[in-house]
Order: sequence, then structure tokens, then C-alpha cells
Amino acid sequence: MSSGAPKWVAALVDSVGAQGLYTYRLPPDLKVAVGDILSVPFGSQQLGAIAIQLLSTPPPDLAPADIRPVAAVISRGMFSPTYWQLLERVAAYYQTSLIQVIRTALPPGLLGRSQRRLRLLPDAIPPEAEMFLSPAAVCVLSQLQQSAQGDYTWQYLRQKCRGAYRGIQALVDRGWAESYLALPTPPRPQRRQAVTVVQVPTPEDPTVTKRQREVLSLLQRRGGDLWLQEALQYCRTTSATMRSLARKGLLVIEEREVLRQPASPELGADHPKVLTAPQQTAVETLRTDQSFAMVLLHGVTGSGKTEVYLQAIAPRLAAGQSALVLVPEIGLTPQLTDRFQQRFGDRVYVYHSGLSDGERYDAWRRMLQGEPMVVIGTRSAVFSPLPQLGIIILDEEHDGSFKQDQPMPCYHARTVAQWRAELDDCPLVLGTATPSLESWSAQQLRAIAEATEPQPASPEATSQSAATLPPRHYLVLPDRVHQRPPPPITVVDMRLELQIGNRSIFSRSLRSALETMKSREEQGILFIQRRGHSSFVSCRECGHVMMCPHCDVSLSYHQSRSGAAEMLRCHYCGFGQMQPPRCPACDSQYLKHFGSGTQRVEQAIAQELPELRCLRFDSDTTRAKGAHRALLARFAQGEADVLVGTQMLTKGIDLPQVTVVGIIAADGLLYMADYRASERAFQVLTQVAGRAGRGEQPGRVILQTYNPENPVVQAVKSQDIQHFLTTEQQQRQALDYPPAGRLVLLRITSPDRAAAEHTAQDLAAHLASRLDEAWSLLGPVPAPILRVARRYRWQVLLKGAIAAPIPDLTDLAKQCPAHVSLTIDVDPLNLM
Ligand SMILES: Nc1ncnc2c1ncn2[C@@H]1O[C@H](COP(=O)(O)OP(=O)(O)OP(=O)(O)O)[C@@H](O)[C@H]1O
Ligand SMILES: [Zn+2]
Ligand SMILES: [Zn+2]
Repeated sequence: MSSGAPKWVAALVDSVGAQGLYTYRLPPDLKVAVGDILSVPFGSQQLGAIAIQLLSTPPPDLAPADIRPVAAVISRGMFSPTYWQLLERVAAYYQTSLIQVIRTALPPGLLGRSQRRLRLLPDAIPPEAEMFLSPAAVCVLSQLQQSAQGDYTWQYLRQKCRGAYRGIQALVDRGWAESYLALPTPPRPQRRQAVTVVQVPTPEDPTVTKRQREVLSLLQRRGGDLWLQEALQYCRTTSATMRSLARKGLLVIEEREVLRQPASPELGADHPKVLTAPQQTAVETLRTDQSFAMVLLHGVTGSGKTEVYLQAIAPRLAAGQSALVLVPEIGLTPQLTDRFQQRFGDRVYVYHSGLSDGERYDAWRRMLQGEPMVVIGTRSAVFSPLPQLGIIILDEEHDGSFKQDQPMPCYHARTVAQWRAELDDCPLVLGTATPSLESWSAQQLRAIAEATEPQPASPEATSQSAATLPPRHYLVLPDRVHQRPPPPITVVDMRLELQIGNRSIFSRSLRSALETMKSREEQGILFIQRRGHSSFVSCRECGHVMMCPHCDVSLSYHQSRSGAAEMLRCHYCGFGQMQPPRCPACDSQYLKHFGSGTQRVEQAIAQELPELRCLRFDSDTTRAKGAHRALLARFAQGEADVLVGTQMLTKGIDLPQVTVVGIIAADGLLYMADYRASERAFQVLTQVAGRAGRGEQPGRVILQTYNPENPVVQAVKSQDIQHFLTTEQQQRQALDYPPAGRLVLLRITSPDRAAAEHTAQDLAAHLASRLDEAWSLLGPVPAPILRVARRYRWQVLLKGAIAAPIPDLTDLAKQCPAHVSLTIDVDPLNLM
């Protein structure tokens, strides 16, 4: 078969029924490029498709005569060429198919909902054009000529003319009409119901019940003007109650326009702040260097990194470029999004997986328009199709949620962002108070390479020369704004507390700190790693532990407040049951719970420090949409003295009135069977500690532990991050763990126990025979938790030298039986 000009195209068809790529023939005169939006026949339909790959030979399993032709090109150059290069790179590096990457990157229904239109180009049309055209084309032409704008949707033309597709193509080929995708009309303003208190009833008014008065006074405490939904949540009442208050003329319920991004109703504007000297240096570096560079912005907690982002972005927008801001979890950082919206108004778009398909689609179509905008989003937003990208910011770069564990592609948004910055030639800013070992080591490497550059390089040294490494800047914000001191950290040995007879979960220091805090009307944050009440329930007579029937993990005890139902829940699969009154194994009634969680802390406060009002901030209390924001707002407004929460507290909470941070037990974080446990524990503890003393009052942190000597605890206490990272790096080096070496994890899962095990063994044996000496094979072993949600899980870990190319493993999936699934995780973060 002759090669040369491509004659076929593999396309991604926009239909739920479509699987993989479909091959189409290219009609002789039709020019198609990768990324073009096509119209193709699919069954009896004509559907939208994206050209993925041009082929000069057809797939061997298809007879060329059976391959149907592309009907038309609807839109060219919708995505920039670098965008496709990015997707291809992701597919290659993370060992998955391009189509799988496209499914991750593109919102569902992108093409299906797109509006194909045809527009007449009247100046190009010669007199008596009809003479040159087929009847179908004549029909299309006359339809267009009769319309005022000379413009119709394809759909309309198809209804009016037989063979419309061919007719359209003929007009387009001659340059007499052009086909395009209609951009969405500006979204209709969304409307939402709001409640406003308009009248306070007199105390004598007999028509108003006690409960109704309560609701009114609660509403007034929140300013008397709320969204209905928030009001219902806040007052714990029903819309029927609200309506009856409205009928009595005490409040008004009305529809009001919502800003495109549902924020709190009263978000004001915000102006650039006068920068501190280190902020100034950082912003200047980012303004001068506009081409590709990796910038590690290492700013201690409360040093004002956000202001640097804002002022680095502003000139890019002014120059007509866009900015991409990636954050770990959108719901957890309403303050960050608010700051961006206050500064840049409606040029800010929030993009995350919580959006509906329609919202995502709209956001995409607007990005493709190329107007300068700021997109703030989670991991998958790294694929936002912004055509004029001027800067990428990855906030809290150390955060593990930038990595996708499954499904494939198991990508790390930081890695993808680096490629993207390189392809689009713009800086990537990695902001954090606790740099990841990866970013910090890369920074060190670069610094070493630069320091040795002036000498004539030896042949070996050239591979490490600064020229081959991406350009990097290291920017430090060493102090908090306004010279506020970092909060001192007191480590409390809980063993000593026990010795003197204190059995409470609060040490004497923490207790007295909380009491002082309360007397000064300040606020506090209590951190505990687990949600729920207790981590497991076991029988004191026979030792039986209550386990999840679907997973190999113990059930956690949940009781939302004292007196509420006693529940057992699985934190892996969500299974729940009532706590049995007696031990299912021996019928004893002594079931006891062990290990504290947020609910236990909340109950301990109610019992031991009853004057403290408390709010709980964990995934149980923040499940509803907007609940994070609502809870944080209640806390900010002083509705509680302490906020008790999990990991969620670590992210970007900036409240000046918080002076005390208590870490109830650091120990749970310290003993994880994972080579990253220390690094993660250090990050979490430092970030939580950083919530204290951000306002005018100095803060303090009390860290409780049974192991005060632990090096992580010591490092958190001294905040000597350079020392911590250096030691950590040496340990990784000694074991060839990342970033000194590299890992690839194969996860093999199946509902069939034996199949999972056998497949893992087969794959490992197969790999053993073909890996070169740069790689070693660990396993197969059962995953640390063998069974989750009824699937058995086995693992094979590949460990390689940092410079070794990753072996191609894409053929392994074919060796798995039908009911066994294989995930290839390159650079895994989570080995569980
Ligand atoms: N130049 C400045 N002048 C005055 N206030 C500032 C300045 N820069 C930042 N701030 C304020 O300081 C506070 C801390 O800033 P920000 O939240 O950006 O810190 P951060 O470095 O992101 O902290 P963290 O990593 O702990 O989340 C904010 O309230 C911010 O408005
Ligand atoms: Zn028992
Ligand atoms: Zn379970």
C-alpha cells in the first residue's frame, strides 16, 4: 500500500454508544487536520467527531470499501496544536490510550451540544452560481439567500433540503459559505430565591409562634438577607415555615439574580495591596520572565502568596492572555476563589468536577473563545483549553490530591502543568509553605548545575548541565505579612499527662490555652486526623472487631452528637449499619470504641469545656453543596469558639481571630506504612499550625503526641524545613525511592480472589523476563487492604533508576482475563 498523503482518519465520535476510535475515509478534496471537528456518519445518524489521527493505511481489520467517508469539516483549529501535543504526551507517559486522555480532558457532550451553523459569504458568490451546483447545493444556497442573516444551523438546512450535507460541503469547498460552531450565547442569568426580613413582630402579636420568632431572630443575626437555601439550612427549618412567615408580611421571598459563580451575595471589590519586599521581588520576577520557567514560590503560612498570584496575573490579563490557577479542592478554599473574584470580577471561572455537564460545557466553550480569563480549578482543570495561556499557578503544590489514582490516566496535575507551561511557553508557579521533596530536589539540582556551569564541563557533567534542565526560580517569602511572628509550637507529651492521671483527650496546656482564648473572645481550631467518633469497635470479652462485610477494614463508630443514633460506617466503601447492642461473636455486652475522631472531640468539649461552642468541619458535615462555605462563614462570624476538623482544615483558612491551634494527636499521621508518611505528616502539621496567629493577636500551637522525640514532631516544632528536607532526601536516596528513583505501580483488582492473585503472578513473571537491569520488580503482593468494596486487590511495584526510561507496559492489559482490571500508575503517590 502506498504511503504518503493520509487517506483515512481515526476519529473520536461524540456518542455514548461509541467506543474507541472510528476510522473514516477522507474524500479526495477534503483537508483534515488533527483536532478538527468533523461530521461523520454513525449508524443511521450524522454525529460530531474529533479528528485524532491521520492514517495512510487503513486498519487491517477493515476492508477499505467498507469504510464510510467523512461528511464534512465543521470547524478547524478549535484546539491549539500544543493542546494535542499535551494530550499525546499525557497518554504516552501515563501509558494509556489517547482516547482515555481525551475523555478525561474534554467535558462530556462537547460536540453533541455544539451548534453547527452555515454562513453565506455573499461577496464570493458569482452571479448565476446555481449553474455550477447540484440540486442539493442549490437548495441550501437559496435557503441561505432567503434568510436575513444568510446563516442557518445545519439541522435546519437538513430539514429543508435533501442531501443537505453534500450541498453544504459543495458550497464550503467553493468558498461560498463557511461552516462554524456557534459560540454559546451569554448564559442566561441564573436566578435564585432570597429571603429578606422586612418586619419584626411585636412581642404581643398572637399570630406568630415561638418557633417562627426563633427563625426570624436567627435570620436577623445573619443580617436579615440570605439565599433561601442557606436560610433553611441555617435556621433548620422548612420552606413551608418561610412561606407562612412571608404570608404574614414578616419577610419577603423573591427571585434574585445570582452572579455566575455562586458566591456569598455581598462580595465586594478588592484592590491590589502594597506589596512587602519579598512579595515585590517575586512579582517582579514573574513579570519579567514571561517564557517557560518553573517557579517555586516558597512562602511560609500567612506570607501572602495569594497576593503574589493576583499581581502576577493582572498584567497577563491586560495583555490579552489567560491564567490557569490549580488548587487541591475547590470547596475547601472558598476564600481563595472569593479573592480572585473580588479582584478580577466576572473574568474568573471556577471549573471543577462538581459542575453539571451543562455548566462544564459552557465553561469550555467560553474558554475556546479566547477572551482573557482566569480559570480556577482542581486537577482536571489542567486540561482547560485556554488558547492564550500566559501563566499557570499551582497552589499548595505539595498536595497529594493533584494526583489521580484511578481511573487511568493516573496523572499528576503538577507534571502535566509543567508540560503545558513548556508547550505554551509560559511560567509555572508552584506555591507552597511546605515544598514537596520533588519540587525542592529539582530546585537543588538546578542550583547545583548553575553553580558548576562556569567551569568547562566534563563529559559526564553535561547531562546535568543547567541547559538541559528546565529553567527554575526559587522565590522565598520568609515572613508573615506585617512582620507577624509565626506561632510558637508547644509539644505536649501525652504519656506524662496519663502519668499524672489526666485521662482526657485534652492536655492541661491545651485546656488552659482554650480557656484563655475563650476569655479573650478569640477562636481556636482543633485538628484530629479522623472523622467519625472512633476508628474501631471491639469486644472487651472476646476481642472481636466489627469489620466491613465488603472490605478488609474495621468499621468506624459514628455518633453525630450524644444521644443520636449509634452507627458503624466503613470509610472505604460507605457501608453503614447500626451498632449492635451485643457482640455478634460472643454475645457479651461490652463493646468498646477505640481511637478518637472529630465527633469524639466534639463530645469531649461538650463534657469537659461546656462553655466552648463548637462547630465540626469534616466530610460528614460538609457533604451538601456549599456547606464548606456556609460552615466557615458561621465560624468566621463568631458563631462558635472552636472549629473541630480533619485534614480539610489545613487548606488556606485565613481567619485573623484564630489564636489557638490544638493538634489532638499527631501520632495517627506518623505511623503509616508508606515511604512518604513523614513528608506528608510534616506538611499537614505545619499547614494546620499555620492557621494560628494570622491577625493582630499572636497565636500559639499545642501539638499533643505520645512520641515527642519523633523526628517529624521535632521538625514541625523547630520549623527547620531545609534540615527536614535534606534528611528526608538522604533517606530516599539510600533506598532509591522518589525523587531519587522512580516507581510504577500495577494495580490488579477483581471480584474473584484467585483471579486477582493469579493474574498478578502471571504479569509479574512476564515482566521479570523482560525488564532490564535498571528496573527491579517488587511483588506481586496483596495490597495493604486486600479487599475494598468486594474487589480483591493485588499489586506489582516496579522500581527504577531515576534516569531509566519507563518500560512500555501498555500491552499488559491484554493479558488480563475479562473480570480482572489493571491500572498502570506511573509515579504513584498512594501505594495502598
Ligand atoms: N502586602 C500585603 N499587605 C497587607 N496584607 C496582605 C499583604 N499580602 C497579603 N496580605 C494578607 O495577609 C493574609 C495572608 O495572606 P495569604 O492568605 O495569601 O497567605 P498564604 O501565604 O497563602 O498563606 P497559607 O499558605 O497559610 O494559606 C491575607 O489576609 C492577605 O489578605
Ligand atoms: Zn465478644
Ligand atoms: Zn467497606
